[in-house]
Amino acid sequence: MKIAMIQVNIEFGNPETNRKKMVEMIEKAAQGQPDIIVLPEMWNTSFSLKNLHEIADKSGEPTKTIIGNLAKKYHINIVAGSVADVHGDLVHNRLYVFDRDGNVKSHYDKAHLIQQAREHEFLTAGKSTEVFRLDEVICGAIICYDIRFPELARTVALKGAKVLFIPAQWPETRIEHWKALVIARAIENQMYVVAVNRIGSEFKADFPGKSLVVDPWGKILVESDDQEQIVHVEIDMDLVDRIRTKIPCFSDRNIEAYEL
Ligand SMILES: NC(=O)CCC(=O)C(=O)O
Repeated sequence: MKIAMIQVNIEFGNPETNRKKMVEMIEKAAQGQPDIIVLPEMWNTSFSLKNLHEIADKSGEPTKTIIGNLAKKYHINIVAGSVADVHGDLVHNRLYVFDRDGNVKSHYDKAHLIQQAREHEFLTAGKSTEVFRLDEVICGAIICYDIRFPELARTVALKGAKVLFIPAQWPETRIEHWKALVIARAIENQMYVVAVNRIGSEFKADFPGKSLVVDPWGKILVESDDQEQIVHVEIDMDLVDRIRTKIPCFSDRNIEAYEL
């Protein structure tokens, strides 16, 4: 399975510019003929929270049309990172997944909002996870801060996922956590983790990229630097079953011991 991660800067509160850029990057990534293209978190508006309701997508548009058409045109699955997306009165940090025919295969709303950054005042948290099949491989997705809550990735793994996608906007100041958490989620769930960060700066935060893919043994297969780029990597899906057989963590779980 060939994966292409799109690591870009995101312009604060400027969805038009961000969409143009993302279309260009997806067209470029498609030239490498990946099976799946993955985008970062909140790539349409970034965290322009105060006017999010006005500038966000409306019920998934225009993301559904623009990204769906690209998925269909290039016949590539796209895990479309996440976008600010209004549904009625509520704004979600929502991830859409498109299949090779351009259909929305799944969506996921970020479940953990950073209260310290007042995300919960402007966004509504999701309440569930979904797994989805891309070319017959069961996959799941969580978003950025969600990675700090191991229960969520474990839930996705218990639903059968072998690949976990994590679009993010993770700052330089905590980049050690990013790398350690991505590796930890991969090892403990014996799954591939595909983690896509942004670059650039916003207010006082710098975003260093460092997008990475970690295999189910915890080995880093690829790690980017802090430049705009498309990161290509190929993953061997058989490795998940080999590792789950070698160290059968899932069948050795002792659920009684986890009760509070
Ligand atoms: N956008 C995010 O969720 C950032 C998460 C983060 O910076 C952290 O958990 O630390």
